[in-house]
Amino acid sequence: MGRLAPPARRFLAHRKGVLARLALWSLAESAQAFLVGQGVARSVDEGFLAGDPRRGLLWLAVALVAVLSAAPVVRGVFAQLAGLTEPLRDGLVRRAVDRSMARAAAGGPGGTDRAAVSRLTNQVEIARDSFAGLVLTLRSFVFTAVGALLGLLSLHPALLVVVLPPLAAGLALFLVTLRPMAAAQRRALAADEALGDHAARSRARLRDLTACGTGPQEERRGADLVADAAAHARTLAGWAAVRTAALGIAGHLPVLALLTAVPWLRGRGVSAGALLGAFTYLVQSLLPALHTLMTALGAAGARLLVVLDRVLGPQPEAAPSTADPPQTAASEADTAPDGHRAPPAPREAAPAAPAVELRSVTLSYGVRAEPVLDSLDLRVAPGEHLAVVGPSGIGKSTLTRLVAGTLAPTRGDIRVAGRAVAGHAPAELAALRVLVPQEAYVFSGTVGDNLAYLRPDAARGELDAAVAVFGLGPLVGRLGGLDAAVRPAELSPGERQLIALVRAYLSPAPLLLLDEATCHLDPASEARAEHALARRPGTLLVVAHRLSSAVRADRILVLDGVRAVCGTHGELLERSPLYRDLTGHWHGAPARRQRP
Ligand SMILES: Nc1ncnc2c1ncn2[C@@H]1O[C@H](COP(=O)(O)OP(=O)(O)OP(=O)(O)O)[C@@H](O)[C@H]1O
Repeated sequence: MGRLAPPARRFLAHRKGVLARLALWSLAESAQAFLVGQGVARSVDEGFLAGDPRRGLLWLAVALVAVLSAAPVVRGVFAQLAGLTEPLRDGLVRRAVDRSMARAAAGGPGGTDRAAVSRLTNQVEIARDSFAGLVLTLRSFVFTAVGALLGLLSLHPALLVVVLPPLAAGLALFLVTLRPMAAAQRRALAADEALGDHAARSRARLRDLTACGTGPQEERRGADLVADAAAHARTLAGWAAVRTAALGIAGHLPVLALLTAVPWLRGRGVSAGALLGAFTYLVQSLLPALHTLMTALGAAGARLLVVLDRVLGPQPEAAPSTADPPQTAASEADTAPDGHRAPPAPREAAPAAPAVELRSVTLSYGVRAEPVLDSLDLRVAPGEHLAVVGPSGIGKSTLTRLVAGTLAPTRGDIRVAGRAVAGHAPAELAALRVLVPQEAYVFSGTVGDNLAYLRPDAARGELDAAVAVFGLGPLVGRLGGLDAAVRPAELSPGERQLIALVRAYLSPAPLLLLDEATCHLDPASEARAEHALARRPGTLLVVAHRLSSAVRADRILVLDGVRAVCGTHGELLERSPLYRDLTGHWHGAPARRQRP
């Protein structure tokens, strides 16, 4: 509100001529309001009750002319109104275009400002219509009220004593509700937008949600947003009820007070004509103007404030999303030994916090089911490369989903970069980690879109470098380059996995979780991909399906039923019979993917 006052003053200061002409037309409205009551009062007192019906009819004719003159007065007002509303609209459009251009020039996320379309069309129109409605009603109320109150005063001052207190009380109550109601309206609008935004983003990410199993979480988040929007709508409805009460007090109590006070007024010498004139002022002029004012100020006024705040206020932050995670700048230190620039250094929450920390984590899929993981403790240091191995069905994927935050533990605490993963929105989780599942997905779009999906602002050079690091050049060449369209069905499972791995490599998330994400690659491609991912700044947790993949890691976690052992390859060969069994099995396994 305070932010809008200076531009509003400047806007009005430049339009003094229009304001003066509007005031003149409005004075005619005052005169009209004044004459209606006077005509009725005098027709009774000086005409019909005084035995002079002709004079009575004459005064009634005056009142009638005053009522009929409303049409040309309103026409004159509307003609002047355009002098205020159209410049307002032009100014808002100019402002919205300037800001959108500035945002595009600055290379904002996604390159285009989709909200600008809404600001240009819908919101500016709302602002213009609300402003027009407000000027009309506010001005009409002020001038009509002045005319009617002067009329009451001229009929008898005692009339004001009866009418003014309920009128002022209702008006005061109404004014008190304005500020909280505007705030409630703003919060309700924001909650609505958050819900709409969530729905749109969920729709766009259906594939991700299905691939990563985050559907239930997304659903819970949606339910929270619905509850939030409903709560704000209820608050708004509460204020609307208070406003209705204010309208009742100001709109109906004066009539009631006048009726009740008739004996008292008669005792003070108020004539029957003056009483009828007073009722005419209330019913014909004052109360309709008041009703319109309250309705308009309460709805259009709050809407206008919110919309103006959006168009003129500070540039809104781009909403975070999975495809739009926080970005960090690349530095010289990110250049890999092979000369390729590694993706930007991921953001770590705190240098001392472990990259992954599990404290007594237990997970059972059913209430009476045996736990898949039982009181598991694990700490993975920032930058560490951990392999997870174990027999099929032992809980390796379950572990990655728990760390990714797409599955909630039955008991225990899971932290990534020092932050508890429970209860975070998908967009927040996406900024912390990337989970690459076994079945990589590629969407219909260009090759470049697929690679840069988790980092839309990746420069072309960075995409080329990543393609080279993963040996994806021949595939990209075959598909027709980064700008060529991909038909996912025409790619082999291995090619799809390579695309998903480059996508994860480019992501700025500090933690990569690979759940057998290289199972369709040949050993050489897998080694190349894992080397690239391990060189990338950040932490790597790989569910390994080959001995070579496990040996490449700094440490290996062996899941064995509800027990788990962690150590280096050499340590585990000594300590873990299961690990020895697995390595023996892997040694004898063919090159293509086998279950460990
Ligand atoms: N959504 C689920 N509902 C119920 N049980 C599940 C669910 N997901 C996994 N399980 C069960 O939990 C156990 C661990 O499964 P998980 O997929 O984590 O094992 P894994 O070690 O990754 O297996 P694999 O190597 O075969 O992929 C298995 O018995 C599996 O059947």
